[in-house]
Amino acid sequence: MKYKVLKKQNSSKTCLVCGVKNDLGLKARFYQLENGELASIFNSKEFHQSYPGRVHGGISAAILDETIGRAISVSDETVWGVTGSLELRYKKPVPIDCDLITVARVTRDTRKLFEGEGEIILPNGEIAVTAKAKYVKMPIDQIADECDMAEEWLPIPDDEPVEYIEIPGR
Ligand SMILES: CCCCC/C=C\C/C=C\C/C=C\C/C=C\CCCC(=O)SCCNC(=O)CCNC(=O)[C@H](O)C(C)(C)COP(=O)(O)OP(=O)(O)OC[C@H]1O[C@@H](n2cnc3c(N)ncnc32)[C@H](O)[C@@H]1OP(=O)(O)O
Repeated sequence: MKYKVLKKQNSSKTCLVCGVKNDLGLKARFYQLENGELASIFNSKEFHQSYPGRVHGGISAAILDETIGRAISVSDETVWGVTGSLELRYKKPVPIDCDLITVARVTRDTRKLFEGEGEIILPNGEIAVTAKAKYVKMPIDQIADECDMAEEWLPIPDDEPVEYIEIPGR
């Protein structure tokens, strides 16, 4: 099924998952969808692998962590959090050299915490990895003090903006 993109989220300068200047990172992009979910897209490279041809489980954990952690911004972009816990289930190998879609949503939101879930979906629609995570809310200046938001948190326009995202298997 195809979903309309309502908003592309900012990216950071150096983050392992979204950093635009981190050449060893995933360079993932994040898109808020019409159904309230957040989707991320990244291309898995050979240097993300564990066993030959297979994305490292820690990389899958990283993309799920950030996609679930950012899903809170769909409803309130002033909320930031740090990961308290992350539980994963690796169901299928995740291939390298592949455009991978991760989709996430918030399942619980309280004054102090939020929880969410997400999955990495393979191009053939199979769900490769699922995750559930819990975040403790914290003001951004407590998470990253002495950090210049204007330098670290950037809108990244595309030459060809993504208007729709097809989620395989739906
Ligand atoms: C300035 C520009 C910046 C630009 C951004 C740049 C880059 C970022 C890129 C993207 C950002 C966007 C979104 C990203 C979202 C996620 C991505 C990854 C995030 C991370 O990669 S982040 C690194 C890993 N992460 C940590 O570095 C945390 C280290 N740790 C701590 O900082 C403390 O440990 C803390 C604060 C977690 C708890 O502190 P504490 O213990 O004092 O908290 P407290 O007692 O007040 O508990 C309050 C309530 O949280 C519950 N609770 C506590 N701990 C829990 C746990 N571990 N699991 C589950 N629940 C927990 C309690 O049970 C209680 O709940 P209740 O009240 O219901 O009992």
